[in-house]
Amino acid sequence: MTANSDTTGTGGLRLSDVSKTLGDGTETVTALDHVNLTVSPGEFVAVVGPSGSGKSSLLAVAGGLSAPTSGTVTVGGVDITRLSDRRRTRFRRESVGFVFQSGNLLPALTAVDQLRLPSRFAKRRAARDPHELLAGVGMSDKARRRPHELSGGERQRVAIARALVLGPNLLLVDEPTAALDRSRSHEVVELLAKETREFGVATVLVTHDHDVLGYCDSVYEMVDGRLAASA
Ligand SMILES: Nc1ncnc2c1ncn2[C@@H]1O[C@H](COP(=O)(O)OP(=O)(O)OP(=O)(O)O)[C@@H](O)[C@H]1O
Repeated sequence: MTANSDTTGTGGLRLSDVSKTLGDGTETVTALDHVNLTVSPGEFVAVVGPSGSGKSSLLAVAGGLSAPTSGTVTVGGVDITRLSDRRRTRFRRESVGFVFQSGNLLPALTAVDQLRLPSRFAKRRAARDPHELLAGVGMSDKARRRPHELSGGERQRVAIARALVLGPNLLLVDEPTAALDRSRSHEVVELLAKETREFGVATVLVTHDHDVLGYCDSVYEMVDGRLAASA
């Protein structure tokens, strides 16, 4: 099914008839089963579903971390399934931001230095000023702190800012509130919604936390590798 109407033209994310089979040939699992999904720039989409239903596989394929077995994935108008591995890696670094459960910050770096890292890796100037971004996520007074000097919610704020520093088309977020209490969870997802709209990024949030779905424009459910609009 087509998950929602496409108003993107060239921007955002589009998965067309995407399937992904995992395994070694003798025992295979269909992690994604003919998935269609369009997320427009500035749209905030949530994906829920039971453990093992294919949510992480969806993020991996959408972000070019793994190739689909069939179907196409378009990010910002570029069909990433047609790129060579090298070009896809480069494209991913520049156009896709990832935020994971634990934030994945480097222990030795201050908050502001975490935000300087992506442009060093991509050998490109940051699209957005690290200090301004930190201010936008409410962290300007803690820019010189290292991860162990920050709370879980603050670490996630830094991780979100880092994912946005190169000005990505697509933001992929995997269980960002798993380690947070209820009020911190709300703050982090509200922040994701704000950044998504303000900077016109297409955002996909995978979550088990039904409490925060009200911040999202639409909610989809994954069951056995199939994606459907949630009732
Ligand atoms: N490398 C792999 N080889 C074989 N099967 C795999 C591999 N990785 C994942 N799977 C299987 O693919 C299916 C989808 O897994 P996936 O991690 O995408 O689910 P998920 O919805 O993200 O689960 P969770 O909520 O527990 O993180 C599961 O049946 C899983 O066991």
